Amino acid sequence: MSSPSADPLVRVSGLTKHFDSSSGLFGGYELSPNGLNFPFTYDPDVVRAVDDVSFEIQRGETLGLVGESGCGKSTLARVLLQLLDPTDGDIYFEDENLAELSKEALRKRRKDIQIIFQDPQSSLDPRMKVGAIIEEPMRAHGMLDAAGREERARELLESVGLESQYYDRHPHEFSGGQRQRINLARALSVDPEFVVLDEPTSALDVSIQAQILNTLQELQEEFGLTYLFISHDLSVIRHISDRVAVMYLGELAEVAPVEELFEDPKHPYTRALLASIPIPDPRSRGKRSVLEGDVPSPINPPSGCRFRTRCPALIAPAEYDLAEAEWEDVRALMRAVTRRSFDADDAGSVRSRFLDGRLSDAHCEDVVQEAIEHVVADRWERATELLQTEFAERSICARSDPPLAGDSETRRVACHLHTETSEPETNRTGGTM
Ligand SMILES: Nc1ncnc2c1ncn2[C@@H]1O[C@H](COP(=O)(O)OP(=O)(O)OP(=O)(O)O)[C@@H](O)[C@H]1O
Repeated sequence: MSSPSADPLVRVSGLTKHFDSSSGLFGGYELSPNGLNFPFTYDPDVVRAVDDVSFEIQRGETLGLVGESGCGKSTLARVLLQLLDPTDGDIYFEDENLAELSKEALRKRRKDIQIIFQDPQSSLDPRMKVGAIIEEPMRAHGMLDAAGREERARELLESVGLESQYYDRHPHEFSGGQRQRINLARALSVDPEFVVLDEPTSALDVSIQAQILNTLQELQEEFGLTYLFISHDLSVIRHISDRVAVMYLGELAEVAPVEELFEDPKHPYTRALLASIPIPDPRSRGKRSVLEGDVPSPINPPSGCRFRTRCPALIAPAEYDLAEAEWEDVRALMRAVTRRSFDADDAGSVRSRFLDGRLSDAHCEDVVQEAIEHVVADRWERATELLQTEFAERSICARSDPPLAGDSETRRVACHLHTETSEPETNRTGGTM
């Protein structure tokens, strides 16, 4: 791991990418309105894949980008690489705004920015020999003559941990890990400054993953590379990153130096992610959900803080006078009603299950009692709507989007628990999970 200098190579400002939801790839999300994500504040036809994201990557550092599937990591990478046009925002590379470059200048710049994808097979043409694959970007950029390209390709094969005589072989003769090494040699052939690694080890066996990560670190030292390392795997992110950006539903939730993030996570989403690091189990190979509840649709993201519908630390509405323990009980009731996770036989048993006596705030007490009556009468949706309207939607978390803010560029968090606001919040409970 290299020590970063305060010298940004990449600077992203207000980067936004929205898709028209009819454009094809959208799928797998709950589109129908439910109590968890109303009121809808956005045009329902727009997938807000990346929304107003700003960060810097220092020369020589590895910034890890982590978040659950579908949170916008790959879209962000593709926009950074100019494979997709941003809807809004700017990308500066060495202080040059990429959007303002001429076509020819951008073409030249492209060689400085390379990407490695998850599937090592997809970018290797099975009909081509390894040498030709590695030389292809050099040819496209008019680098060296044929003999020079061959010499460089053979050297690069050794740099990435392969043998120079593999030059004459075909990709199918190699394992997944070796193919990813060929991809690395190919990306490095044009001497890039910045490499985006999009889940580069996710398709590989755990033992191979560690070897590739070590090679990536050696290559970073040798070639002075800057990395954006994208992964949903927190242990990989911890191993490789200098700093980490945590993404949730198109936005950055937290940015911090790696050990600060793992030792002292500030955002409730980061805390939940860290709490759910799975213990490695070779028998379970499928994707597992890391947090309770579903990620809301990026078509209709929740108002305010996008994590608030799953947040265990939702802030109490300022107008209610509830003790911290009372608000915790209300939140637990609200979550359980929304998920219908209990049997509601009679009002008394529901009350004693969730509440420790009557609530001290008379209005809150009336609301909770009415919600319990709805639940007992099997009107779960009405109970959910009532609790959401009277509690969740009145929270500052629902009414205002917390900015990514902090003491320094390196340590920032987007959460009202950590933000000074102009609005008086008399009841900021829920700081712990
Ligand atoms: N071309 C597209 N058209 C419409 N929606 C898209 C398109 N590409 C991505 N999306 C949507 O944008 C959101 C972000 O997707 P993205 O692939 O960037 O997430 P991710 O964090 O990389 O997920 P994963 O780890 O599963 O690859 C998702 O809701 C996805 O369905």
